[in-house]
Amino acid sequence: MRQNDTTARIAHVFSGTFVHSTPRAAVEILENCVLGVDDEGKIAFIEKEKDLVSLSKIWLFETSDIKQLGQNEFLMPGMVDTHIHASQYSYTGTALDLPLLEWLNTYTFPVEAKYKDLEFANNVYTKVVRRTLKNGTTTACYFATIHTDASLLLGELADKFGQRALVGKVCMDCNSAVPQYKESPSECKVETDRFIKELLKKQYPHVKPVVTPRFALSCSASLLSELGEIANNNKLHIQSHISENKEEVELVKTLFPGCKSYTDVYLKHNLLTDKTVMAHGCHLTDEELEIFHETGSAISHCPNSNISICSGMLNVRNVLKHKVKLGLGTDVAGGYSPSVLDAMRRTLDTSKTLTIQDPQHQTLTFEEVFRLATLGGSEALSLDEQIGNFVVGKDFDALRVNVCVPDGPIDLFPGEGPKVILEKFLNLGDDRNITEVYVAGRQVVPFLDT
Ligand SMILES: Nc1nc2[nH]cnc2c(=O)[nH]1
Ligand SMILES: [Zn+2]
Repeated sequence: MRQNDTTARIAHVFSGTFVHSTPRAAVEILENCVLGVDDEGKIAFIEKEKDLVSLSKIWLFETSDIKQLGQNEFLMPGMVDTHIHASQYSYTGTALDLPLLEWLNTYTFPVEAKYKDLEFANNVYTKVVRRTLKNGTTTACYFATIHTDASLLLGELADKFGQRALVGKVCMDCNSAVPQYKESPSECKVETDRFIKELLKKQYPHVKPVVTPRFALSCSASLLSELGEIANNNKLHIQSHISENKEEVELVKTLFPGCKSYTDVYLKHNLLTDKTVMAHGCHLTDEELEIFHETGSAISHCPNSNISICSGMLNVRNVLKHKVKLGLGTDVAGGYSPSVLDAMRRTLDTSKTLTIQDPQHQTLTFEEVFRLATLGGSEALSLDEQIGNFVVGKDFDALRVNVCVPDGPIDLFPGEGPKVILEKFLNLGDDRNITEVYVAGRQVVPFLDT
Protein backbone atom coordinates (compact mmCIF):
# COMPACT_ATOMS: atom_id res chain seq x y z
CA MET A 1 0.00 0.00 0.00
CA ARG A 2 1.28 3.46 -0.86
CA GLN A 3 1.49 5.90 1.99
CA ASN A 4 -1.09 8.61 1.80
CA ASP A 5 0.27 12.08 1.52
CA THR A 6 -1.80 15.19 1.95
CA THR A 7 -2.02 15.85 -1.80
CA ALA A 8 -3.65 12.57 -2.84
CA ARG A 9 -7.44 12.46 -2.72
CA ILE A 10 -9.44 9.41 -3.64
CA ALA A 11 -11.68 9.76 -6.70
CA HIS A 12 -13.02 6.18 -7.01
CA VAL A 13 -13.08 3.06 -4.89
CA PHE A 14 -14.18 -0.26 -6.40
CA SER A 15 -14.86 -3.42 -4.48
CA GLY A 16 -15.16 -6.95 -5.89
CA THR A 17 -13.16 -9.05 -8.37
CA PHE A 18 -10.15 -7.73 -10.31
CA VAL A 19 -8.49 -9.66 -13.12
CA HIS A 20 -5.10 -8.71 -14.57
CA SER A 21 -1.71 -10.04 -15.68
CA THR A 22 1.68 -9.79 -14.07
CA PRO A 23 5.08 -10.72 -15.47
CA ARG A 24 4.77 -13.99 -13.51
CA ALA A 25 1.10 -14.85 -13.96
CA ALA A 26 -0.71 -14.57 -17.27
CA VAL A 27 -3.94 -14.23 -15.30
CA GLU A 28 -4.19 -13.23 -11.66
CA ILE A 29 -7.67 -13.11 -10.17
CA LEU A 30 -8.05 -10.98 -7.06
CA GLU A 31 -11.37 -11.68 -5.33
CA ASN A 32 -12.88 -9.71 -2.45
CA CYS A 33 -10.54 -6.80 -3.01
CA VAL A 34 -10.80 -3.02 -3.00
CA LEU A 35 -9.03 -0.74 -5.44
CA GLY A 36 -8.68 3.02 -4.96
CA VAL A 37 -7.96 5.58 -7.65
CA ASP A 38 -6.60 9.00 -6.72
CA ASP A 39 -7.65 12.31 -8.25
CA GLU A 40 -4.68 12.18 -10.63
CA GLY A 41 -6.07 8.97 -12.11
CA LYS A 42 -3.48 6.71 -10.51
CA ILE A 43 -4.05 3.49 -8.61
CA ALA A 44 -3.58 4.42 -4.95
CA PHE A 45 -4.17 1.02 -3.37
CA ILE A 46 -5.36 -2.48 -4.09
CA GLU A 47 -5.99 -4.45 -0.93
CA LYS A 48 -8.19 -7.13 0.61
CA GLU A 49 -11.77 -6.07 1.42
CA LYS A 50 -11.31 -7.02 5.06
CA ASP A 51 -9.02 -4.00 5.46
CA LEU A 52 -11.71 -1.63 4.21
CA VAL A 53 -12.31 0.29 7.42
CA SER A 54 -8.62 1.02 8.00
CA LEU A 55 -8.21 1.93 4.31
CA SER A 56 -11.09 4.39 4.51
CA LYS A 57 -9.39 6.09 7.46
CA ILE A 58 -5.99 6.28 5.80
CA TRP A 59 -7.35 7.46 2.45
CA LEU A 60 -10.24 9.51 3.79
CA PHE A 61 -13.09 8.09 1.72
CA GLU A 62 -16.63 7.22 2.75
CA THR A 63 -17.43 3.53 2.60
CA SER A 64 -20.82 4.59 1.19
CA ASP A 65 -19.01 5.91 -1.92
CA ILE A 66 -17.61 2.50 -2.84
CA LYS A 67 -18.69 1.11 -6.21
CA GLN A 68 -19.57 -2.50 -5.46
CA LEU A 69 -19.08 -4.90 -8.37
CA GLY A 70 -21.77 -7.59 -8.68
CA GLN A 71 -21.33 -11.39 -8.74
CA ASN A 72 -21.05 -11.44 -12.52
CA GLU A 73 -18.83 -8.42 -12.80
CA PHE A 74 -15.10 -7.79 -12.72
CA LEU A 75 -12.62 -5.04 -13.52
CA MET A 76 -9.79 -5.71 -15.97
CA PRO A 77 -7.09 -3.45 -17.42
CA GLY A 78 -8.04 -1.54 -20.57
CA MET A 79 -7.04 -3.21 -23.83
CA VAL A 80 -4.19 -1.91 -25.98
CA ASP A 81 -4.51 -1.88 -29.77
CA THR A 82 -0.89 -1.64 -30.88
CA HIS A 83 -1.69 -1.14 -34.58
CA ILE A 84 -4.79 0.42 -36.14
CA HIS A 85 -5.29 2.60 -39.24
CA ALA A 86 -7.86 5.18 -38.14
CA SER A 87 -8.02 6.40 -41.75
CA GLN A 88 -9.17 2.99 -43.02
CA TYR A 89 -12.11 2.71 -40.63
CA SER A 90 -14.69 3.85 -43.22
CA TYR A 91 -14.32 0.63 -45.23
CA THR A 92 -13.79 -1.82 -42.36
CA GLY A 93 -15.58 -5.08 -43.09
CA THR A 94 -15.20 -4.77 -46.86
CA ALA A 95 -12.51 -5.02 -49.53
CA LEU A 96 -10.76 -8.13 -48.26
CA ASP A 97 -10.41 -9.94 -51.58
CA LEU A 98 -6.91 -8.88 -52.63
CA PRO A 99 -3.41 -9.55 -51.32
CA LEU A 100 -1.50 -6.73 -49.60
CA LEU A 101 0.14 -4.79 -52.43
CA GLU A 102 -2.93 -4.88 -54.71
CA TRP A 103 -5.15 -4.17 -51.69
CA LEU A 104 -3.12 -1.02 -50.94
CA ASN A 105 -3.26 0.23 -54.53
CA THR A 106 -6.91 -0.62 -55.16
CA TYR A 107 -8.65 0.26 -51.91
CA THR A 108 -6.36 1.90 -49.39
CA PHE A 109 -4.44 4.65 -51.15
CA PRO A 110 -7.50 6.12 -52.95
CA VAL A 111 -9.40 6.31 -49.61
CA GLU A 112 -6.47 7.74 -47.64
CA ALA A 113 -6.05 10.47 -50.28
CA LYS A 114 -9.47 11.84 -49.19
CA TYR A 115 -8.17 13.03 -45.80
CA LYS A 116 -7.12 16.34 -47.34
CA ASP A 117 -10.79 17.08 -46.63
CA LEU A 118 -11.04 17.82 -42.89
CA GLU A 119 -14.80 17.29 -42.79
CA PHE A 120 -14.36 13.79 -44.16
CA ALA A 121 -11.56 13.21 -41.63
CA ASN A 122 -13.64 14.53 -38.74
CA ASN A 123 -16.51 12.15 -39.50
CA VAL A 124 -14.39 9.00 -39.77
CA TYR A 125 -11.99 9.85 -36.94
CA THR A 126 -14.84 10.63 -34.52
CA LYS A 127 -16.43 7.29 -35.33
CA VAL A 128 -13.24 5.22 -34.98
CA VAL A 129 -12.29 6.75 -31.63
CA ARG A 130 -15.80 6.19 -30.23
CA ARG A 131 -16.12 2.66 -31.64
CA THR A 132 -12.76 1.50 -30.28
CA LEU A 133 -13.33 3.09 -26.85
CA LYS A 134 -16.74 1.39 -26.61
CA ASN A 135 -15.01 -1.89 -27.39
CA GLY A 136 -12.55 -1.41 -24.56
CA THR A 137 -9.50 0.00 -26.37
CA THR A 138 -8.14 2.40 -23.80
CA THR A 139 -4.86 2.83 -25.72
CA ALA A 140 -4.58 2.93 -29.51
CA CYS A 141 -1.48 3.26 -31.66
CA TYR A 142 -2.88 4.93 -34.77
CA PHE A 143 -1.77 5.42 -38.35
CA ALA A 144 -3.52 8.45 -39.84
CA THR A 145 -2.59 9.59 -43.40
CA ILE A 146 0.05 11.84 -44.97
CA HIS A 147 -2.10 14.92 -44.15
CA THR A 148 -0.75 16.87 -41.17
CA ASP A 149 -3.92 18.77 -40.29
CA ALA A 150 -6.15 15.71 -40.41
CA SER A 151 -3.61 13.80 -38.30
CA LEU A 152 -3.64 16.62 -35.73
CA LEU A 153 -7.44 16.39 -35.74
CA LEU A 154 -7.21 12.68 -34.88
CA GLY A 155 -5.07 13.62 -31.88
CA GLU A 156 -7.60 16.26 -30.86
CA LEU A 157 -10.48 13.77 -31.05
CA ALA A 158 -8.63 11.10 -29.05
CA ASP A 159 -8.00 13.74 -26.38
CA LYS A 160 -11.61 14.96 -26.48
CA PHE A 161 -13.09 11.47 -26.01
CA GLY A 162 -10.41 10.56 -23.48
CA GLN A 163 -8.56 7.79 -25.31
CA ARG A 164 -4.84 7.27 -24.71
CA ALA A 165 -3.22 7.36 -28.13
CA LEU A 166 -0.06 7.47 -30.15
CA VAL A 167 -0.86 9.22 -33.42
CA GLY A 168 1.23 8.89 -36.56
CA LYS A 169 1.19 11.18 -39.56
CA VAL A 170 2.07 8.72 -42.31
CA CYS A 171 5.28 9.37 -44.25
CA MET A 172 5.70 8.12 -47.82
CA ASP A 173 7.60 9.54 -50.77
CA CYS A 174 7.26 6.55 -53.15
CA ASN A 175 3.94 5.52 -54.71
CA SER A 176 4.04 4.68 -58.40
CA ALA A 177 0.58 3.08 -58.43
CA VAL A 178 -1.32 6.06 -56.96
CA PRO A 179 1.13 8.94 -57.50
CA GLN A 180 -1.26 11.61 -56.15
CA TYR A 181 -0.99 9.98 -52.73
CA LYS A 182 2.57 10.70 -51.63
CA GLU A 183 4.72 13.65 -50.60
CA SER A 184 8.02 14.92 -51.89
CA PRO A 185 10.96 14.06 -49.58
CA SER A 186 11.26 17.70 -48.45
CA GLU A 187 7.50 18.00 -47.79
CA CYS A 188 7.72 14.81 -45.75
CA LYS A 189 10.40 16.23 -43.51
CA VAL A 190 8.82 19.66 -43.09
CA GLU A 191 5.35 18.24 -42.43
CA THR A 192 6.61 15.59 -40.01
CA ASP A 193 8.42 18.28 -38.04
CA ARG A 194 5.29 20.45 -38.04
CA PHE A 195 3.09 17.53 -36.97
CA ILE A 196 5.34 16.63 -34.03
CA LYS A 197 5.79 20.23 -32.94
CA GLU A 198 2.10 21.11 -33.11
CA LEU A 199 0.89 17.93 -31.44
CA LEU A 200 3.40 18.29 -28.57
CA LYS A 201 2.44 21.96 -28.21
CA LYS A 202 -1.15 20.94 -27.40
CA GLN A 203 0.16 19.20 -24.25
CA TYR A 204 -2.55 16.57 -24.35
CA PRO A 205 -1.82 14.44 -21.30
CA HIS A 206 -2.37 11.08 -23.01
CA VAL A 207 -1.90 11.71 -26.75
CA LYS A 208 1.58 11.72 -28.26
CA PRO A 209 3.09 11.63 -31.76
CA VAL A 210 4.70 8.53 -33.27
CA VAL A 211 7.10 8.74 -36.21
CA THR A 212 5.51 6.70 -39.00
CA PRO A 213 7.34 5.63 -42.15
CA ARG A 214 4.58 3.62 -43.89
CA PHE A 215 6.87 0.69 -44.83
CA ALA A 216 10.12 0.16 -46.68
CA LEU A 217 8.39 0.00 -50.08
CA SER A 218 6.84 3.48 -49.65
CA CYS A 219 9.96 5.25 -48.44
CA SER A 220 13.25 6.22 -50.06
CA ALA A 221 16.43 5.40 -48.13
CA SER A 222 17.01 9.10 -47.47
CA LEU A 223 13.50 9.52 -46.04
CA LEU A 224 14.02 6.50 -43.76
CA SER A 225 17.28 8.05 -42.50
CA GLU A 226 15.63 11.41 -41.97
CA LEU A 227 12.82 9.83 -39.94
CA GLY A 228 15.27 7.78 -37.87
CA GLU A 229 17.08 10.99 -37.01
CA ILE A 230 13.90 12.90 -36.11
CA ALA A 231 12.70 10.06 -33.87
CA ASN A 232 16.02 9.62 -32.09
CA ASN A 233 16.67 13.35 -31.62
CA ASN A 234 13.26 13.78 -30.01
CA LYS A 235 13.11 10.39 -28.24
CA LEU A 236 9.84 9.58 -29.99
CA HIS A 237 7.99 6.36 -30.67
CA ILE A 238 8.35 4.79 -34.14
CA GLN A 239 5.89 2.55 -35.98
CA SER A 240 5.86 0.84 -39.35
CA HIS A 241 5.15 -2.48 -41.06
CA ILE A 242 7.58 -5.37 -41.58
CA SER A 243 7.56 -8.76 -43.34
CA GLU A 244 3.80 -8.96 -43.69
CA ASN A 245 3.60 -10.74 -47.03
CA LYS A 246 6.12 -12.75 -49.05
CA GLU A 247 5.86 -10.64 -52.21
CA GLU A 248 6.61 -7.54 -50.12
CA VAL A 249 9.66 -9.21 -48.52
CA GLU A 250 11.06 -10.12 -51.97
CA LEU A 251 10.53 -6.59 -53.30
CA VAL A 252 12.28 -5.07 -50.28
CA LYS A 253 15.30 -7.31 -51.00
CA THR A 254 15.52 -6.02 -54.56
CA LEU A 255 15.03 -2.37 -53.56
CA PHE A 256 17.59 -2.46 -50.73
CA PRO A 257 20.31 -4.80 -52.10
CA GLY A 258 22.84 -3.55 -49.55
CA CYS A 259 20.75 -4.79 -46.63
CA LYS A 260 20.90 -8.33 -45.29
CA SER A 261 17.19 -8.53 -44.49
CA TYR A 262 14.01 -6.47 -44.15
CA THR A 263 14.93 -5.95 -40.48
CA ASP A 264 18.37 -4.77 -41.56
CA VAL A 265 16.73 -2.03 -43.69
CA TYR A 266 15.16 -0.48 -40.60
CA LEU A 267 18.21 -1.18 -38.43
CA LYS A 268 20.53 0.59 -40.87
CA HIS A 269 18.26 3.67 -40.83
CA ASN A 270 18.17 3.83 -37.01
CA LEU A 271 14.49 2.96 -36.87
CA LEU A 272 14.76 0.03 -34.44
CA THR A 273 14.73 1.35 -30.88
CA ASP A 274 13.07 0.35 -27.62
CA LYS A 275 10.21 2.66 -28.63
CA THR A 276 9.60 0.98 -32.00
CA VAL A 277 6.60 -1.17 -32.83
CA MET A 278 6.50 -3.00 -36.15
CA ALA A 279 3.28 -4.56 -37.40
CA HIS A 280 2.96 -8.16 -38.64
CA GLY A 281 6.44 -9.73 -38.88
CA CYS A 282 4.88 -12.97 -40.19
CA HIS A 283 7.95 -13.90 -42.24
CA LEU A 284 10.80 -12.76 -39.97
CA THR A 285 13.69 -15.21 -39.53
CA ASP A 286 15.13 -16.18 -36.15
CA GLU A 287 18.14 -14.00 -36.96
CA GLU A 288 15.86 -11.01 -37.46
CA LEU A 289 13.98 -11.76 -34.22
CA GLU A 290 17.35 -11.71 -32.50
CA ILE A 291 17.81 -8.11 -33.73
CA PHE A 292 14.37 -7.20 -32.38
CA HIS A 293 15.40 -8.61 -29.02
CA GLU A 294 18.72 -6.76 -28.98
CA THR A 295 17.23 -3.41 -29.95
CA GLY A 296 14.18 -3.76 -27.67
CA SER A 297 11.83 -3.24 -30.62
CA ALA A 298 8.36 -4.77 -30.49
CA ILE A 299 6.01 -6.62 -32.81
CA SER A 300 2.32 -5.91 -33.19
CA HIS A 301 0.55 -9.17 -34.00
CA CYS A 302 -2.43 -8.53 -36.30
CA PRO A 303 -4.01 -11.94 -36.86
CA ASN A 304 -7.32 -10.83 -38.36
CA SER A 305 -5.51 -8.87 -41.07
CA ASN A 306 -2.92 -11.62 -41.60
CA ILE A 307 -5.71 -14.07 -42.43
CA SER A 308 -8.14 -11.65 -44.11
CA ILE A 309 -5.71 -10.52 -46.78
CA CYS A 310 -3.85 -13.86 -46.82
CA SER A 311 -0.52 -12.47 -45.65
CA GLY A 312 0.77 -15.25 -43.41
CA MET A 313 0.65 -16.59 -39.87
CA LEU A 314 2.91 -15.21 -37.18
CA ASN A 315 4.30 -17.84 -34.82
CA VAL A 316 3.79 -15.90 -31.57
CA ARG A 317 5.32 -18.72 -29.49
CA ASN A 318 8.58 -18.36 -31.43
CA VAL A 319 8.54 -14.56 -31.01
CA LEU A 320 8.05 -14.97 -27.24
CA LYS A 321 10.88 -17.55 -27.12
CA HIS A 322 13.16 -14.85 -28.55
CA LYS A 323 12.03 -12.52 -25.74
CA VAL A 324 10.71 -9.96 -28.18
CA LYS A 325 7.99 -7.66 -26.84
CA LEU A 326 4.63 -8.40 -28.47
CA GLY A 327 1.18 -6.82 -28.39
CA LEU A 328 -2.01 -7.29 -30.40
CA GLY A 329 -3.28 -5.10 -33.22
CA THR A 330 -6.58 -4.97 -35.08
CA ASP A 331 -4.90 -3.49 -38.19
CA VAL A 332 -8.21 -2.01 -39.30
CA ALA A 333 -9.02 -2.23 -42.22
CA GLY A 334 -6.79 -5.11 -43.35
CA GLY A 335 -8.37 -6.64 -40.26
CA TYR A 336 -12.15 -6.40 -40.40
CA SER A 337 -12.80 -5.95 -36.68
CA PRO A 338 -11.98 -2.88 -34.56
CA SER A 339 -12.18 -4.95 -31.37
CA VAL A 340 -9.15 -6.22 -29.46
CA LEU A 341 -11.39 -9.05 -28.19
CA ASP A 342 -11.50 -10.18 -31.82
CA ALA A 343 -7.71 -9.86 -32.06
CA MET A 344 -7.45 -12.16 -29.03
CA ARG A 345 -9.73 -14.76 -30.64
CA ARG A 346 -7.90 -14.62 -33.98
CA THR A 347 -4.58 -14.96 -32.08
CA LEU A 348 -5.85 -18.20 -30.58
CA ASP A 349 -7.20 -19.41 -33.96
CA THR A 350 -3.84 -18.77 -35.63
CA SER A 351 -1.99 -20.52 -32.83
CA LYS A 352 -4.33 -23.53 -33.13
CA THR A 353 -3.86 -23.60 -36.91
CA LEU A 354 -0.09 -23.75 -36.35
CA THR A 355 -0.68 -26.68 -33.99
CA ILE A 356 -2.79 -28.46 -36.63
CA GLN A 357 0.12 -28.05 -39.05
CA ASP A 358 2.70 -29.11 -36.46
CA PRO A 359 1.48 -30.98 -33.37
CA GLN A 360 4.80 -30.11 -31.64
CA HIS A 361 3.78 -26.44 -31.66
CA GLN A 362 2.84 -25.29 -28.17
CA THR A 363 -0.58 -23.65 -28.55
CA LEU A 364 -1.10 -20.32 -26.80
CA THR A 365 -3.55 -20.36 -23.89
CA PHE A 366 -6.38 -17.87 -23.45
CA GLU A 367 -4.60 -16.62 -20.36
CA GLU A 368 -1.46 -15.82 -22.37
CA VAL A 369 -3.54 -14.04 -24.99
CA PHE A 370 -5.26 -11.99 -22.28
CA ARG A 371 -1.82 -10.85 -21.17
CA LEU A 372 -0.84 -9.93 -24.74
CA ALA A 373 -3.97 -7.74 -25.07
CA THR A 374 -3.21 -5.83 -21.87
CA LEU A 375 0.24 -5.93 -20.27
CA GLY A 376 1.91 -7.18 -23.49
CA GLY A 377 0.47 -4.28 -25.45
CA SER A 378 1.69 -1.81 -22.87
CA GLU A 379 5.19 -3.32 -23.10
CA ALA A 380 5.13 -3.25 -26.90
CA LEU A 381 4.42 0.49 -26.75
CA SER A 382 6.93 1.04 -23.91
CA LEU A 383 4.11 2.30 -21.73
CA ASP A 384 4.29 -0.48 -19.16
CA GLU A 385 5.52 1.84 -16.44
CA GLN A 386 2.23 3.74 -16.77
CA ILE A 387 -0.38 1.17 -17.80
CA GLY A 388 -1.04 -2.54 -18.46
CA ASN A 389 -2.12 -3.92 -15.09
CA PHE A 390 -3.37 -3.00 -11.64
CA VAL A 391 -0.21 -1.92 -9.87
CA VAL A 392 -0.09 0.91 -7.35
CA GLY A 393 1.23 4.07 -9.00
CA LYS A 394 0.13 3.13 -12.54
CA ASP A 395 -2.66 5.01 -14.30
CA PHE A 396 -6.10 3.51 -13.84
CA ASP A 397 -7.03 2.37 -17.38
CA ALA A 398 -9.76 -0.18 -16.84
CA LEU A 399 -12.90 -1.90 -18.08
CA ARG A 400 -15.89 -2.76 -15.96
CA VAL A 401 -17.18 -6.04 -17.38
CA ASN A 402 -20.59 -7.51 -16.70
CA VAL A 403 -21.02 -10.92 -18.29
CA CYS A 404 -24.77 -10.99 -17.60
CA VAL A 405 -26.19 -7.87 -19.20
CA PRO A 406 -29.84 -8.11 -20.35
CA ASP A 407 -30.07 -9.65 -23.85
CA GLY A 408 -26.28 -10.04 -23.84
CA PRO A 409 -24.25 -12.69 -25.66
CA ILE A 410 -23.29 -14.85 -22.64
CA ASP A 411 -25.19 -17.42 -20.56
CA LEU A 412 -23.81 -18.50 -17.21
CA PHE A 413 -24.58 -21.74 -15.37
CA PRO A 414 -24.34 -22.70 -11.69
CA GLY A 415 -20.88 -23.27 -10.29
CA GLU A 416 -18.98 -21.20 -12.83
CA GLY A 417 -16.20 -19.32 -11.07
CA PRO A 418 -14.29 -16.18 -12.08
CA LYS A 419 -11.85 -17.98 -14.38
CA VAL A 420 -14.70 -19.48 -16.42
CA ILE A 421 -16.47 -16.13 -16.40
CA LEU A 422 -13.31 -14.49 -17.78
CA GLU A 423 -12.90 -17.17 -20.46
CA LYS A 424 -16.53 -16.80 -21.55
CA PHE A 425 -16.14 -13.03 -21.79
CA LEU A 426 -12.97 -13.32 -23.85
CA ASN A 427 -14.53 -15.83 -26.25
CA LEU A 428 -18.16 -14.71 -26.36
CA GLY A 429 -18.33 -11.15 -25.02
CA ASP A 430 -18.70 -7.89 -26.87
CA ASP A 431 -19.17 -4.17 -26.19
CA ARG A 432 -22.52 -4.82 -24.47
CA ASN A 433 -20.55 -6.47 -21.67
CA ILE A 434 -18.15 -3.53 -21.30
CA THR A 435 -20.35 -1.30 -19.20
CA GLU A 436 -17.78 1.30 -18.15
CA VAL A 437 -14.37 2.33 -19.53
CA TYR A 438 -11.80 4.40 -17.62
CA VAL A 439 -8.64 6.08 -18.92
CA ALA A 440 -6.30 7.58 -16.33
CA GLY A 441 -9.14 7.53 -13.83
CA ARG A 442 -11.59 9.39 -16.07
CA GLN A 443 -14.77 7.54 -17.01
CA VAL A 444 -14.96 7.76 -20.82
CA VAL A 445 -17.71 5.17 -21.55
CA PRO A 446 -20.69 5.51 -21.44
CA PHE A 447 -20.13 8.68 -23.43
CA LEU A 448 -21.30 11.87 -21.77
CA ASP A 449 -23.48 12.74 -24.78
CA THR A 450 -25.46 9.47 -24.81
N1 LIG B 1 -1.97 -4.17 -43.47
C1 LIG B 1 -1.34 -3.10 -43.98
N2 LIG B 1 -0.08 -3.24 -44.38
C2 LIG B 1 0.55 -2.17 -44.90
N3 LIG B 1 1.81 -2.04 -45.34
C3 LIG B 1 1.94 -0.76 -45.74
N4 LIG B 1 0.80 -0.07 -45.56
C4 LIG B 1 -0.08 -0.92 -45.02
C5 LIG B 1 -1.44 -0.80 -44.60
O1 LIG B 1 -2.07 0.25 -44.69
N5 LIG B 1 -2.02 -1.93 -44.09
ZN1 LIG C 1 -1.12 -1.79 -40.84
